[in-house]
Amino acid sequence: MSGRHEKEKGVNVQVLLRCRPFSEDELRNNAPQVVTCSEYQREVAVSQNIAGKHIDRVFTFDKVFGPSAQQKDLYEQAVIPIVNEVLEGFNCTIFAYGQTGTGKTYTMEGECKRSKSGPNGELPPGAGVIPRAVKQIFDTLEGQNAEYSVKVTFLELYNEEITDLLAPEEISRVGLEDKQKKQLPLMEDGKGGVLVRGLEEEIEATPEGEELIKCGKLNLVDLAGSENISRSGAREGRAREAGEINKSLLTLGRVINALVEHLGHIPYRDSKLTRLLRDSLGGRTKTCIIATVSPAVHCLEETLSTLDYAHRAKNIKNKPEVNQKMMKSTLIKDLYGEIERLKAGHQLLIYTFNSEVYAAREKNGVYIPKERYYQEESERKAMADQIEQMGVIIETHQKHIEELQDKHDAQQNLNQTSKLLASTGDELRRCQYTLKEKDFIISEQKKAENALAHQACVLRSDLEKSLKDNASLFLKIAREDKLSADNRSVVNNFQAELAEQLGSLCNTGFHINVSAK
Ligand SMILES: Nc1ncnc2c1ncn2[C@@H]1O[C@H](COP(=O)(O)OP(=O)(O)OP(=O)(O)O)[C@@H](O)[C@H]1O
Repeated sequence: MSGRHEKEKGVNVQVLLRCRPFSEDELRNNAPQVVTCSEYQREVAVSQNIAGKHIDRVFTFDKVFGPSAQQKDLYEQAVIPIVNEVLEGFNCTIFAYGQTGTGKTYTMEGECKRSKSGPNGELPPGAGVIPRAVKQIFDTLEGQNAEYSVKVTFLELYNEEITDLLAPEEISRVGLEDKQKKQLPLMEDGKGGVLVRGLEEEIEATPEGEELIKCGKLNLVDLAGSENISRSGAREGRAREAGEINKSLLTLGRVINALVEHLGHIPYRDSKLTRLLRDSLGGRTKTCIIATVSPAVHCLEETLSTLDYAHRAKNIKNKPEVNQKMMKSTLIKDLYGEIERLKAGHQLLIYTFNSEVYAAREKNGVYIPKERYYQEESERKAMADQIEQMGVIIETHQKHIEELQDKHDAQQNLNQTSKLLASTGDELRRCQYTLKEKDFIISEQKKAENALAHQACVLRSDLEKSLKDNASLFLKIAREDKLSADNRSVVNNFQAELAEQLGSLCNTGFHINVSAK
């Protein structure tokens, strides 16, 4: 597909299917196999007899990896091209989707921790998509000898709470002791994207280089077990109250359905996961879903549900665009602006915690005069209250913005629908006119048909009459033939009789002649 065509029409989300091998438990229990993969034909077949009912279904995907496929195979065939596109300046997302225990983490992270890397920094065979992608990115950037900067963020989204997995340990520990992890809010970035405010970023940067900057982003997502969807769906009412619902996966399913069915409203805003993945589902990001399944019979129901879900997701269209190249000076200006904004927002917080953090680090404590201590304490409390209030205000504003955004979306939908209605009205009028024209043509044709039918009737009766005449002519001919045959036999008889009589007459004459001499 040409670049322009791709941009206008959009490209489908790429969906890969990976079936893991039997686990040791399954092998020990001789678990029957219900899934067979045909990598060459890109097909996955599921067949099983249950209580006399035969299940036999075949699904086709963009790529299929059977139980014997190695991490390297999947990476080389499916992920290398995606990472190359990130390096070209596209935003790409790869996410693993499937039932618990089917190999999402194995595929995304792999088994790196337990194995050692090779002598030349090669990754162990068990390494999954994430370490391989990181290696490819650095190897390529270093090979290009260009100036580059790589930012890494690592977050966990669980039950609608975002936690920073790169946050320094002290913070995590404090959070855990308090039975409360540090939660991070989601913010709109003002450019149609979403960002997680306050997320730690690991940056590496190299010295000065060219003026133009190319940016690409790679999101690597390991989702929770997909069986949560059906569970939460089945018991939605109670589950929501009990706080068990996995809102993210449920909303992801709804977003996929809405995109596939081209519904006007896509419920991205209903969960943090779909807000984070908004651009990857129907947006400007190139997306690849790796659906994982087990080959064993006891997972059949979930396997079918994963296959249906993934197969449906194949129809989502994204419109990938290369991120605009930026002048380095513009980028730096943007970053300074961002820093100033962050500083303004967090100034109070930084000031308040400064002395505490210092004391905690030194472990010896610090000397503060009593009055100053009380004064600072009350100021701290006041500031903490103020921060809390600001948090509430921000939250209210954010809700308000979300409501406005929803209203705006609804208004846009309404406008689109009105436009559609107007163009449908025009179309209807055009159709009605065409219909009238066709009616006229049909009535004229009917008239001509009637005249033809009448003529055909006349011709038919003429033909029938001619046939009758012909038949009587044939009878006449037959009679004449018979008559001439009869005549011919009379003549023949007469000839024979005449000949006989002449014969006898001759004999008699001769005798007379002789005696006369
Ligand atoms: N393709 C594979 N080849 C070999 N072993 C695999 C493969 N896929 C998964 N496994 C093994 O299966 C087990 C479960 O895999 P994994 O933990 O990755 O599942 P998961 O889908 O991430 O589950 P959860 O949703 O609970 O996180 C692991 O022991 C893993 O090593």
